[in-house]
Amino acid sequence: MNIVKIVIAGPRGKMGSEAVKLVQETEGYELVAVLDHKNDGGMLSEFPGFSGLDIPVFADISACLKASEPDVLIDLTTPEVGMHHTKTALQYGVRPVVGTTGFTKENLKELEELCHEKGIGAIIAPNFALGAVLMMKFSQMAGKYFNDVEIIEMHHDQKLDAPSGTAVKTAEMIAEVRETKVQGHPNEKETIEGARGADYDGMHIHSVRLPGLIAHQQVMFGASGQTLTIKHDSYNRASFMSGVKIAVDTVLKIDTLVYGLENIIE
Ligand SMILES: NC(=O)C1=CN([C@@H]2O[C@H](COP(=O)(O)OP(=O)(O)OC[C@H]3O[C@@H](n4cnc5c(N)ncnc54)[C@H](OP(=O)(O)O)[C@@H]3O)[C@@H](O)[C@H]2O)C=CC1
Ligand SMILES: O=C(O)C1=N[C@H](C(=O)O)C[C@H](O)C1
Repeated sequence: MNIVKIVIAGPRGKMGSEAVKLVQETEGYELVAVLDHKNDGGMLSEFPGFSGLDIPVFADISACLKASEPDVLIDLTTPEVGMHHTKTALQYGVRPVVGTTGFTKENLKELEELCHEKGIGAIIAPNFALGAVLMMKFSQMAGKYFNDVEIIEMHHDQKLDAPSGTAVKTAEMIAEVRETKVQGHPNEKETIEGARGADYDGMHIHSVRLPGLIAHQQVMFGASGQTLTIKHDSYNRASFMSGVKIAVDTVLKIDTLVYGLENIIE
């Protein structure tokens, strides 16, 4: 069996630490290094929760990739850093699997071109939970028949980006099939700024942030005399890991940028 050598960026984070577990527990995967902006040198085992993991820690991505020569970089950090990591990985011939959200359309275009130039694949998945991917696909199906849509995404209060990557992706997928419509009353006025949420092609996106939440989204469709609500909840970060595994296995076989897990699951 060919061993897949993996580097994880953001290993102490909520998602990164779950990904460390996934890689450690998966036959055929080897965690060869981790990338941690606050620590350089030493071993992952020196941090709480990672006892026994003698995996080298690097602060600098180039030094990390040169020393560990991975096949795949899993990035679970922040948007600016994630973009830098993804570009650097591609430049070193390492295939990125990116869960970090907040990438712009321009970022995606640039990465698509870099994948083409280097002839290797990358996967950027705003949501790795298979239920969430289905929620997005079902919402796209519904968007063909209902053009009044409100997306309500709800997350823990430590989340940096709003709207969530999942909400943006959902709106993009619905927009591919939905007849454009400016929703609500043509003369509606916000008496408190932001009351109607963010506007994507006339659809509204509302971001809720509360302690106690993990990752949740409702997509509500309305038409005369009826509503349809499509809802997904992640109750822990383990819910994302089967999708991370699918992405790692798939990125080894592709030579383009894939944005969204819905493009690679059957
Ligand atoms: N695609 C998906 O299915 C999912 C995606 N996400 C996304 O993943 C990302 C991480 O989320 P989450 O784990 O909850 O966030 P956390 O804040 O828990 O983790 C982020 C980690 O990145 C580290 N980090 C920050 N800057 C750097 C850097 N320059 N170099 C290396 N590491 C860095 C942080 O370290 P420190 O705290 O020390 O600064 C922290 O350990 C977010 O963008 C989130 O939206 C989250 C869940 C699911
Ligand atoms: O930050 C999170 O937690 C999550 N981020 C992703 C997003 O922005 O959609 C995926 C999931 O919703 C959890």
